Amino acid sequence: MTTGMEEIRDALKVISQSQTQLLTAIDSVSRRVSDLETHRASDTNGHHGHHGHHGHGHGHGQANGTSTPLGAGYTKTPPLLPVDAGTQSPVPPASPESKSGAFTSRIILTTYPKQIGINPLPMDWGAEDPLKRGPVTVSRAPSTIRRRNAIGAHGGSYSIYYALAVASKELDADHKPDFTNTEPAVNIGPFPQWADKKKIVAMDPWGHLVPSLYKQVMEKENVDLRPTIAITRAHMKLPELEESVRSGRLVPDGKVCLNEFGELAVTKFAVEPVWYLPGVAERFGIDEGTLRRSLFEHTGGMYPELITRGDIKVFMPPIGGLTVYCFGDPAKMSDPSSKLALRIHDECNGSDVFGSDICTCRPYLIYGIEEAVKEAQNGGSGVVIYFRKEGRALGEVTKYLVYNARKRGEDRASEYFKRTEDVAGVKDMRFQALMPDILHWLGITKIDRMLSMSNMKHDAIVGQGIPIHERVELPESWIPADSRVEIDAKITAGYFTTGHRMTAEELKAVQGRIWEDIDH
Ligand SMILES: Nc1nc2c(ncn2[C@@H]2O[C@H](COP(=O)(O)OP(=O)(O)OP(=O)(O)O)[C@@H](O)[C@H]2O)c(=O)[nH]1
Ligand SMILES: [Zn+2]
Repeated sequence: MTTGMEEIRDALKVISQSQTQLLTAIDSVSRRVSDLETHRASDTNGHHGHHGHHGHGHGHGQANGTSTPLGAGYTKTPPLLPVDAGTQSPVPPASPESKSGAFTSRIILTTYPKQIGINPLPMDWGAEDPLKRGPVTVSRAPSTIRRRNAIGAHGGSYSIYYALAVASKELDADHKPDFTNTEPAVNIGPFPQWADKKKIVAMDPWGHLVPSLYKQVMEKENVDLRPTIAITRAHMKLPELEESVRSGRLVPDGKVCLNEFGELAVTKFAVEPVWYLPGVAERFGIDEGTLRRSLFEHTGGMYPELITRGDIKVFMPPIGGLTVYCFGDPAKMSDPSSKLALRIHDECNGSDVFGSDICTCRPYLIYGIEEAVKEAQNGGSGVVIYFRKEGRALGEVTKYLVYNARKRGEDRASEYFKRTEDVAGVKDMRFQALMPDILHWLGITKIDRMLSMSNMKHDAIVGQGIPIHERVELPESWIPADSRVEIDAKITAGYFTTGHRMTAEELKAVQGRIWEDIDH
C-alpha cells in the first residue's frame, strides 16, 4: 500500500519535472524564434540594430515564466509560444498589399530587452534637460518599432480609431504629420516640478514641445514622434453665464468675460496620459510588477511588453485624458503672489452636456467656471480642469444600471453608495492619486479657493504638497432637487461642508424621485 503511494508520488515528481523542462524549452524556443523574426524584419527594413546594447534597462522582466516579476494575486502561467513564428498563424492573413510600408513584414507580438535589433531611444524620466530625458517613443511604424521606449499607443482611447482608420485604408500609416503652425498658443514652464519623478508620473511634461525639441532626433534617427499636449486659445459660450451677467453676478470686462452674452476668453490645454510606471506604482503603494501584470491582464493581454519589457518604464494607457481651461493670464497660475481659484471636474456626460438633474455635476462645473472667471477678473487666475473619467471612472453603463437600481428601490441617500458598490464592487474608481500631476505641470504651488467638496480630491492634492487655503462648496441654490440624495450621501461620507452633516437616521429620510415618477 505504502509502496504504491510512493510510486505515485515519484511518478508525479517526474511529470512535474518534465513539465518544467518543457516550459523552459518552449520559452527558449519562443525567444529564439522572436530573435530570428526581428532579425529578418530588420533585414527587410534595412535597419541593423546594435547587438547587445539596450539603453539603460536592467533587462529583468523577461518572458521566462520563472523570472518575470509577478505581482501579488497572480499565479504563474506557462509562457506562450509566439504564434507568428511558424508558417501557420491564428490570425487571418492580411492582404498582400496591406503589408507594404504600414507594418513590419512579420507580426511582432512582443519584444524582449536582449533581442537583436532592439535599441530604444534613451528615456531618463525626470531628467531636467529634455534632450537628456529623451522623447517618448511609442510608434510601431517600421522605422521606429525598434527604437520604442514606451509601451502602448498615442491617442489614449482613440488609438483604436486610429487602428480602424489604417485598417480601412482611410489613413495611410506612413502619414507624417505636418506640424507647421501647431505650436503652443502660450508658453508654459519649464518648472522645477517637470524634473521631479515624484511629482509628474502621469503625463509627459515635454509633450507640447515634441515637434520643436526633438526635431533633430526625428530627422537624424528617422523616428515617428508626436506631441501629447496641445495648447490653444478660444472663446466659449454657455447659456448659464448669460444668465450670470443678467443677474449681475458676472460683469463683462472685455478681457475675460467679453460681453453681455457671457462669452469667455479661454486658454485650453489638452493632455494625453503618459505613465511612468514605477512612479504610478509608487502613488498607489504597489510594486511595479503588480501594476504591470494587472494592466496586462485586464486589457485583454493587449500589451505583452508590460511583461516582457521590464526595461521600458513608460506606458501610454488607452484611457481618456484631461483638458485645462485657464481664464485670465496663464502666467498667473504659477505666480505665488496671485490668487488661484480651481475646480477639478470629472466627466459626467449626462449632466455636463445633457442637463440631467440627478446629480450636481453641471451646476458645479458652471459654478466653477463662474468663480474662476471672477478670480481672473480680480487680477488672479481661474482654472477648471476636466478629466475624462465618466461615472467615477466606472463608465456610463454601470452608472445607468445603478440609477435603475436606485429608482426601482426607494432611492434613499443612506443607500446611495451601497447601490453602486452592489453593482460595481467599488463605489469609485477615479483614483485621484494621479490627478495632481497636472497642477505640478502648470506650476501651481498653492490653491487659494478650491471649488470642490470632495475629500478624495483634497487629500490627493494636499498629499502632493500643494496646500489648499479655502474649500468652497456648491451653494444650496445651485443644487437640483433630485440630486439631494447624491450630495447628502457624499457629505455624510466625508465630503466637505460648512453646513450640516446628517446622521445615519436623517440620511434615510432623504429620498429622490422614484421609478413611478420618471416612468412617464
Ligand atoms: N457611478 C456613478 N457615477 C456618478 C454618479 N453620479 C455622478 N457620478 C460621477 O461622479 C463624478 C463626479 O465628479 P465631480 O463632479 O468631479 O464631483 P466629485 O468628485 O464627487 O466632487 P466635487 O468636486 O465636490 O463635485 C463624475 O465622474 C460623474 O460621472 C452615480 O450615481 N454613479
Ligand atoms: Zn453627474
